[in-house]
Amino acid sequence: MSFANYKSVIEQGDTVILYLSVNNMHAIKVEQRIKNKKNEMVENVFQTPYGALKVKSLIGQTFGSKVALSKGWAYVLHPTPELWTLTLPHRTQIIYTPDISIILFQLELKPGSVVLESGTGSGSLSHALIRCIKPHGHLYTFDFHAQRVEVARAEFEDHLVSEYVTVQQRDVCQTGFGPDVKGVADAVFLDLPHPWEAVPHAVEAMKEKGGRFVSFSPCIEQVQRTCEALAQQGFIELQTMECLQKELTVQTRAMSVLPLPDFSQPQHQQQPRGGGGGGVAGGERAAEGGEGGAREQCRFLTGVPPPSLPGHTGYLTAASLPPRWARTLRSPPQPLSA
Ligand SMILES: C[S@@+](CC[C@H](N)C(=O)[O-])C[C@H]1O[C@@H](n2cnc3c(N)ncnc32)[C@H](O)[C@@H]1O
Repeated sequence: MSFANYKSVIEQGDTVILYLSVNNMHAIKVEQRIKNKKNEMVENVFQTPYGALKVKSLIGQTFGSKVALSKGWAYVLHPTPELWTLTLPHRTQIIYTPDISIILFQLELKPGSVVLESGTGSGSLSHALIRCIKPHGHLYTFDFHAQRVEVARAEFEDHLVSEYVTVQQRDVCQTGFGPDVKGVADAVFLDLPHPWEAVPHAVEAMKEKGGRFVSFSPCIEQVQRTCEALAQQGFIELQTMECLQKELTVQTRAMSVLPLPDFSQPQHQQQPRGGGGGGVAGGERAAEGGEGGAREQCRFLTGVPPPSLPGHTGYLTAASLPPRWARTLRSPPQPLSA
């Protein structure tokens, strides 16, 4: 099993997604025996609210098939970056698929792109970046936390994508992205507490022809400082956006409306239409007497947005670095005034 290519039949060593419901999925490594807390090798049995799964029973099953649990059943799915984001072991805060989709689009990635990322964190975004740029592109991902680097590297090997990614332990704010990646990047992505400190290093890492930059920050003050640094370094087309997911619930709503005048009649003969019974597109009408003329009760099926939109994850700031020759012609911009 590889996150880069699909296959049909589950084998020993694969990572699979056990799907119990849309809100209950688990990533499982298909190993017949695992170590218990006492460090003894025991049979690998995965417990779910619908009973136990003997993990070895997955070997030979087809991805997408229904598998038996001791008190129910589940589906066993091929992993994808989206499913991995929902099931991965968290070492840090992670970026989720709605933001990831904007990041990939704004970085203008395609197969063959070279992209730099920092920090690696839990590798949620990294898996999506790899799928985008493979088979001829490369992801260089940096984190200053040694253990996170080690775990991410092991996961990339496990998921058979390590040929597309280089993981390095490095403080990119203090020491930049390093000599190996000078002038190689088509795109740079930052998910750091102080992204503005890494902006000059991003310029060094980008190709002579320039490239795209995106930074993810939860606070607007971080965005302000990053935008100042981007402007000072010659970036253009700065744009900050927020991805808010809006779920519409489908409901039948009732509304009391004054009937529309009948415009087919000359003005002095116009009567409000009423009296009920006339159907409207997608709804029903019934007449209602009362002061100010007959009103109509109109029932219609509609998508209702939530009253408020919680779920701020972060701001995404995107910018373009022009080619080097164009940058030298520009006079340095003034810093943004407070
Ligand atoms: C929020 S996490 C990134 C999560 C990641 N985008 C994901 O989707 O899984 C931020 C990471 O940046 C790393 N970090 C913070 N400052 C850094 C720096 N100056 N250089 C390199 N890594 C840094 C942290 O160790 C942490 O792992």
